[in-house]
Amino acid sequence: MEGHLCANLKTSVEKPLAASPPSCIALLKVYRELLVSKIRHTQCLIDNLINNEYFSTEDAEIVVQFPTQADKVRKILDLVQSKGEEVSEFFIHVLQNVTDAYYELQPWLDEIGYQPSENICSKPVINTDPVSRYCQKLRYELGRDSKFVTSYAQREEMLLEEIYSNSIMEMVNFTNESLGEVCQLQALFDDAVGVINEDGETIYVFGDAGIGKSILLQKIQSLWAKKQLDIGAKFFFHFRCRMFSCFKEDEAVCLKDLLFRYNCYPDQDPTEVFHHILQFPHTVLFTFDGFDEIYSNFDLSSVPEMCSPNEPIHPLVLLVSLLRGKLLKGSKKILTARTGTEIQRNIIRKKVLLRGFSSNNLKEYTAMFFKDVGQRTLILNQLEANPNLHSLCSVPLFCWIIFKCYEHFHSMFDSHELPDCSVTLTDVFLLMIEVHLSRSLKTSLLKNNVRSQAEVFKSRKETLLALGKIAYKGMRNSIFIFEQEEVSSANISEEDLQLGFLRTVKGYSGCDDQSTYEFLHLTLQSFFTALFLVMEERAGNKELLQFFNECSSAEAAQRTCFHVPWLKKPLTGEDPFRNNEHFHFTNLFLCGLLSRSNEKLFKHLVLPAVIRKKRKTLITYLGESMKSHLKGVTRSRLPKYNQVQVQPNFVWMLRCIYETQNEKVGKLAAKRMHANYIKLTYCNAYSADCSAISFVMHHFQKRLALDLDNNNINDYGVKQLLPCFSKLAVIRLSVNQITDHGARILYEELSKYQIVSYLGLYNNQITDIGAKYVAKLIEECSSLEYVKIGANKITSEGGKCLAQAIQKSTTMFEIGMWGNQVGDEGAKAFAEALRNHPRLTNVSLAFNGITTEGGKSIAEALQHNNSVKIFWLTKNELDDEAAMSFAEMLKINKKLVHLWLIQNQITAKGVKYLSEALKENTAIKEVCLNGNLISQEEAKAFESEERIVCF
Ligand SMILES: Nc1ncnc2c1ncn2[C@@H]1O[C@H](COP(=O)(O)OP(=O)(O)OP(=O)(O)O)[C@@H](O)[C@H]1O
Repeated sequence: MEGHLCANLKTSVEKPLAASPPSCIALLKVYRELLVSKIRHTQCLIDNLINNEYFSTEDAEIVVQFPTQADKVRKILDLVQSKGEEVSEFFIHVLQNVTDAYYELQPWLDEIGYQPSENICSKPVINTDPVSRYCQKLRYELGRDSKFVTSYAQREEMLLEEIYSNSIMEMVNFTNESLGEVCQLQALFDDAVGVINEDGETIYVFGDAGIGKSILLQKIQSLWAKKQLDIGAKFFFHFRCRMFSCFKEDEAVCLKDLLFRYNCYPDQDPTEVFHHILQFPHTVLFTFDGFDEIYSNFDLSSVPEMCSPNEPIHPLVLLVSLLRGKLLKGSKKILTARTGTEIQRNIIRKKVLLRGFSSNNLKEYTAMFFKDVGQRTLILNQLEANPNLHSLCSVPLFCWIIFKCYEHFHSMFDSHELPDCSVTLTDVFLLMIEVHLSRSLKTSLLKNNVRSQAEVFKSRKETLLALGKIAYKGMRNSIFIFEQEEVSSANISEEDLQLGFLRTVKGYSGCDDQSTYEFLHLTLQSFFTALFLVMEERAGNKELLQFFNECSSAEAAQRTCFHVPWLKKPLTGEDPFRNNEHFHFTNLFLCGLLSRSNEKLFKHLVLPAVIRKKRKTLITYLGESMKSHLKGVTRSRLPKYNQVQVQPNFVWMLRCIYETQNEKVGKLAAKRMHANYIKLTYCNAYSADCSAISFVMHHFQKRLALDLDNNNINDYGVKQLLPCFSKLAVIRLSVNQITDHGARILYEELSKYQIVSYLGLYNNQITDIGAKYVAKLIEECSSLEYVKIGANKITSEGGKCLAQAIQKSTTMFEIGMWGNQVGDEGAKAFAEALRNHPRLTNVSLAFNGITTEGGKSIAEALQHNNSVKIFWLTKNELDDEAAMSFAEMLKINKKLVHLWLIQNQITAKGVKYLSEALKENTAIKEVCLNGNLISQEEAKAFESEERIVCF
């Protein structure tokens, strides 16, 4: 049509006006039908024409009398043309400037090459288009909604801007291997990094409870609202996934209503706004928070995969269709869920893992939280002295609770310390409850500033029971949102609500006049559930253990059936969205509340005999379940070790054991392992879990190997391992978050006991400072044989220290340095260490920025070495000259078995030296040269020498 009309223009208008551009009146005439069909909005045009006094109010009234949009446009065109060239020009100028409304005409405007005159440019154009207005409203409302951190209860809202701190955020691949840290939120949307599936559209952010997934979305929302997120998103729709559980099975909603009713409603012309969204899906950003919180019996397999944007259907189908890109294809989507939630791979574009606060993040957060420098120093000192608390602080939610408690005790009792009994997560939650309760108490009850937790709890026993009851009922039925009626019928009064454990949420059920509530955080609902099970005397064994059973049955179900909850058909009656972390938390708190150390607290709340009985039941159950869990684990026999590889769920078992603080249970667990090599790799263990690990491991009598590779452990975690260092012969902490401070702790502890033979620190955050501690350990610890410290941040300085230490060591067998930056200086120091070394057998200096200069030193030193058998120099910058030195060395050295020179800059000339040298060396089995500057053709010359591997 446009092309056709353009052709018309060329024949009818262009010729006579070849020297000057066509008149605007002429353009409006020629393109009349195009304009009539593409202009959907007349109001904005009228507003602008009136505003510039081109139209009178009568003109406007005439236009609005016409019933159809097309007729309105025709009338405007008639009027505009009749008013002359200037008005016609201004009319086109408005079309060009209000792009949101007249986007369909933009190609036409480009085609006619419309350039407004200076006079017209000076005329103001206002945008009264419904789409633009809606965008403004969205920005305003989303900005307002994201301003405060909502979990700070009703009374104590804090500005997001004043409390949000960066945390560790990593792009990972499908197997959760790191693809690098995300330093700026904008990078989440940048296709240059981290895309693991081109066809997927969803950025999947995952992490543990309280790690900051929701607040991250809030931050993104806030940046978008302030126009500080430049990703081309005009629309932003935020959904909390738990709302999808609120819809009945037979409920149906169309996409338009889902977007507008549950976010922000357009004041004008919703149909047009929706039409725009459908036309430009790539301008829409969705955030879906907490996929793990959907609980529904809705059978997704009963609906077709395709669904129309206009057809009413169950909201869950809309959600899934959006995520799959079946609806609004091309829109940007961020989905969050807790670690372990199964998400169908093909919807995922990027995977982002939240790991909580690093030590520096924690410092930043502390500075934001405690504006007073003195108070800040006090809390940091206290955390330093209490590693249990410190390691809990790597989870932002727990950190916030701890800080809030500290703040309270500081203000109430002028105490500079948290009560020293705070060791476990249960203790921390108990403190939080105490803080909330005591805020509402008359000061007389606080007995002249003498703190009594028991008394505070006693005074609000009924409130605690009522909250516990509603939490428990919800937990049993997977309900996290409570209607006003349920709250009232549980005898929760207005005063109880003021305590801040429950907060109001926007009504999801459509009846906005009624308040709906949820617990401040899901973990708090878990806590109250456990508290109820302890306080309710009628709760028998079955009730007490029901959530343990839920966890074990879900585990069994997961193994056998649905790994992809919303694609594979679940077992009849199974909830396809099931996630059981909140049950795990309930069990953990149950163990903590029933621990002996809390006996005093509960003395006034429950009959002591009842508590004792419950404790006995729980401990017996833990013992039994440990036995059955350990039956199913993978065991292997290694030289000197019996290895057991536990499942990630075993970490929950350890956490529960720790929470009991019962040494007998810890000892029993150690005994039941029947192993001395404990492999806890890929278990998603975080620093605070090291307390639990130590709690069990310190019961081992003899030397122990502990493999904690690929977890989320930082320096505080290392500190938590203090009780077991005296037993550790093997300690593997590769692919974690350890920095120089952690390296220092390892040096101080391991050098005390002199039994460690293997230290694994590959892929951490260690710099030259930490390398010096590791070097000291190598030097001072005569048992040490293996050190893996590759993929850290070690340069020549650290490299030299390590090399010098190795030179002095007579026990070191292997040093792994892959992926540091020791360069030639470091290489030379290693060369010195190798000269006449009595024992060092495996050496990797791969990917260390070593050039020929460093390579030559190594080759020369190896002429005087009788111990090294395998040497990796892969991915460096060695050329033919270096190859020549290695060739010379191979004529003399008769011990080296494998030489890896993969991915260097050696040409056929260098290979020739090496192959010649091999004629005089029968010891070497392989010189690997793949990825050097050798062609297939050239490689043929060395075919007869099988030990030279070029491809
Ligand atoms: N980056 C951060 N900066 C400051 N505070 C944070 C940060 N991350 C989390 N918090 C604190 O922790 C609380 C819990 O965080 P959030 O609700 O985002 O966790 P979550 O990962 O969504 O948890 P869940 O999976 O249990 O819903 C927040 O309300 C806030 O107080």
